[in-house]
Amino acid sequence: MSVPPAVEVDGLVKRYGTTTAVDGLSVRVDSGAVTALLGPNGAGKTTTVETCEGFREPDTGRVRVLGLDPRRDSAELRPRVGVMLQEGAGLYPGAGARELLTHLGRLHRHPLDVDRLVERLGLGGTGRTPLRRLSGGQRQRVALAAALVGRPELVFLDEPTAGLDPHARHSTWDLIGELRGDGVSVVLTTHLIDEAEQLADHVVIIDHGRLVTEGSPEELTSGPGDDVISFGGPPRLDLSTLRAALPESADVREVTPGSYQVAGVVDPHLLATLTSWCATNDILAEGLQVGRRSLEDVYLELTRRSAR
Ligand SMILES: Nc1ncnc2c1ncn2[C@@H]1O[C@H](COP(=O)(O)OP(=O)(O)OP(=O)(O)O)[C@@H](O)[C@H]1O
Repeated sequence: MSVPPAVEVDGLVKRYGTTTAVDGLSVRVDSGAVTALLGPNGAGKTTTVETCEGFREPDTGRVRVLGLDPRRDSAELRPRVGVMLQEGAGLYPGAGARELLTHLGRLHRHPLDVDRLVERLGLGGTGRTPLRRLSGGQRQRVALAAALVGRPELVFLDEPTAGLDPHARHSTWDLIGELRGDGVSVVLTTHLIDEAEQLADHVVIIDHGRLVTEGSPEELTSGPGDDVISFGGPPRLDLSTLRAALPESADVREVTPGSYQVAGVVDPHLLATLTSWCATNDILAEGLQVGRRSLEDVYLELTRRSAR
């Protein structure tokens, strides 16, 4: 018997006045997997997630969470679904982390151990400090703990590592990995594409409220034309003659000053064209490497295209 999806979004449309935030989106989130929802600012991620959380009503279309209607069946879903809102929104500002988590834990039948959770998220020293006095990153961690304390079957994490320092970000990644190991379904939105590439089993890219593409990070980065040659050289090279020499399907750009990428179908001829252009222009291509494009490269290209 196939496992029912954790979340099913079917033809979702959500408008705010004249703005269509979500425009006929259909997405399926597998049970027990980490699914990352990616897209530029204003793409409709938060609106989609908030509709799944039951905070918003679809204009048209249908949303099912653990097989239930997030608004009609909210009482049944509340103990089974963890929600982390951006920047700790919705938490009581006067409570300390320990007090808040203990209170939330009591609302659930099998809560996590609050002391362990607080230590685990590096909040031990600040457990009694009112949330409004915590730093943004600390509040963010309390919000994550609040979403997890009830041992949910499904968690929605809205930009869980935004504003976190590198240590806190890594411990959050470990925690998300553990959730997946425990069979919890995770839906996360993030602007850190490498975070999605590392953590997600399934990536959904949306723009203008519509699906751009979806698949595993491997699927999204292993299509034909997903190879890349990277090399270093002097900054601000004039790439027009290289562009003219390469096949039309190849894309060449300076990613950061002095760091270049040629993307497309990389074959020995393309490599030879590049090295010959370098020789003609007296450029020593440093660290020249043929590899696969990153999810970030794919994301940038697809969302650039959808912006056009
Ligand atoms: N409450 C609201 N009232 C009016 N317009 C809204 C409201 N919430 C969102 N929007 C608009 O809907 C569109 C989608 O916004 P949404 O917050 O869902 O995008 P997002 O992908 O989560 O963006 P970000 O990455 O910046 O968080 C945007 O154009 C936004 O301005």
